[in-house]
Formats: sequence, C-alpha cells, structure tokens
Amino acid sequence: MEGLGCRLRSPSTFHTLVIRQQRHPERTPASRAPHAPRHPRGAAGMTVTSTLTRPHLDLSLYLVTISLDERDDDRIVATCQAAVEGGATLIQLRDKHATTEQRSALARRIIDAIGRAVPVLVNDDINAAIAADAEGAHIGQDDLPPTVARQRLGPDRLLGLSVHNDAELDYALAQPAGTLDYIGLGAVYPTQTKEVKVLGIDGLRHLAARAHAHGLPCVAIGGIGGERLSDIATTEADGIAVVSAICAQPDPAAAAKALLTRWKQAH
Ligand SMILES: Cc1ncc(COP(=O)(O)OP(=O)(O)O)c(N)n1
Ligand SMILES: Cc1ncsc1CCOP(=O)(O)O
Ligand SMILES: [Mg+2]
Repeated sequence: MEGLGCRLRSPSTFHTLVIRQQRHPERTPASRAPHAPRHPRGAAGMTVTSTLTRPHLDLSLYLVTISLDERDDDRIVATCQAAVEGGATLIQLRDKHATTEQRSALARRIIDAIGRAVPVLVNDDINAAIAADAEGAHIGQDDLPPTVARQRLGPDRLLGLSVHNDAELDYALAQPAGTLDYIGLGAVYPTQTKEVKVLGIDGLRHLAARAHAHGLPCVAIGGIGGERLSDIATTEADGIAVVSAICAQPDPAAAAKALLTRWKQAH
C-alpha cells in the first residue's frame, strides 16, 4: 500500500504523517480525542496512519495546576474543567507532593473531566503520565534527560522542558530532533508559587528569540497576569503558562477567558 506524505503545521512544529487508502472503512479506529487522535481519520475513505501522531500543541493559554500542601483533588479537577471552559489550550498537572499513583489517578480524573478537549501533561513524572494515558509530560533540568524521557514516552506524546538561561537553552537545542515539543521560559516575573530566579522581560525576549530562530516553540511562565500580557506579547513567546492567575481566582473559567482574550488582543 502506497503512502502519501503530508506535513501538518501545529503552532511551530511540523509533524509528518503518512496517509494510506483505507481498505475497510468500517474498521476505522475511533478517534481517541478531538485534538489528539492516536489513530486519526483523514479525508473520507482515508485512514491516516501516522508515523508521528503527537497531539496538536497550542501554547496560547497553558494552565499549570496549583500544588497544594493538603490534597484537594476535587478542586484541581474543577479548576481544570473551568479553565478549559474558559479557553485554556493546554493543562499541566503539577503536584509536587504526590506519589506516582496519586498523580496518575488525578491526571486520569482531569482527562475524563475535560473529555480530552485539550492535552494534559504531567509535571516531573513520566511514569504517571504513561499510567494515566496522558498526552505528555513536562520535565525540568534536574529530571531525567530529555532523550530518556522521550524514549519512555514514545513518539506520540508531548514533552516540554524548563529553561532558565542560555546554557539550558543550548542544552534544549542540542537534543535530537523530535525529542522536545516546547520549552517553558521563566520565571519571567517574581512569583510566590515557586522559588526561582527571575528572567525579566528582556531575558524572556532574548531566550524566546533564540528558541524561535531554531524552530523550538516556547511558553512564558512566572508571575504572569493580565496586566503583563501586552509586554509578553512583544516577545516571541508562543503563549503564557499560569498557576495563580487561574487557580487562585474565584472564577477560574472567567479568569481563563479574560487571559485568552487579552493574549489574543495583544497580537
Ligand atoms: C511550562 C512550564 N515551564 C516551567 C516549569 C518549571 O519546571 P521545573 O523547573 O522543573 O520546576 P517544577 O515545576 O517541577 O517545580 C513548569 N512546571 N512548566
Ligand atoms: C512552576 C514555575 N516555574 C517557573 S515560575 C513557576 C510558577 C508560576 O506560577 P504563577 O503563575 O503563580 O506565578
Ligand atoms: Mg520539574
């Protein structure tokens, strides 16, 4: 059976797919998600047999969940649901105190609650991401090497890496093609969520420009709220990642909606 190569454009990444004539339309596997078909359907009568079926990545409004000292999984699930209603394009479950079992159970609850409307990534924990059948993982510089994470995640999941400076960006750029889908750049501004060095808007501008010059998508994180979006939009960041600006708000859906609207208007 002959394959027809095509390239799909996600915000900054190309994925190569192979489309094959479908012999048995009735056997077409069901799409597993609106955004992330592991066995996606092509045009009528065609099945897309993918050499790389990674979920579509939209970094515009990336919700990173709050890591609570006292577990409150119901609150995290409700916040994710509300954020997606408000327009969040990507979710990261960030729970610094959980076990792998707790993380995978919570990731599973989030995935079920949002019906795979947007990809869910698990912070720091590849095993939890795989156990939950999440769409991917986000790792830091002190976690396992990106190539090892990619090997464990397989080709069909998303992988992000934190970058705080030029040396870490050099490391990200030195990874083999297809290893990383994006990098998180921060902290851009001071934040109470995590102790981390502040880059400032010019640091973000510099790193985002370098990442983009190499075709690597990036998201800005750290101390980001609505009033800062117009500044961030002057850089080459593909989106914003926020914890408090959604999780600490009385109405997370409205907060997400306002952030996304402002982000789009700033461009
Ligand atoms: C999108 C995004 N960017 C950066 C981070 C920070 O990751 P890391 O430096 O590994 O710190 P922890 O989040 O694990 O405390 C992130 N989580 N997400
Ligand atoms: C996880 C992380 N990494 C760099 S800053 C940060 C926390 C961002 O939280 P907030 O959006 O509340 O400032
Ligand atoms: Mg980490």
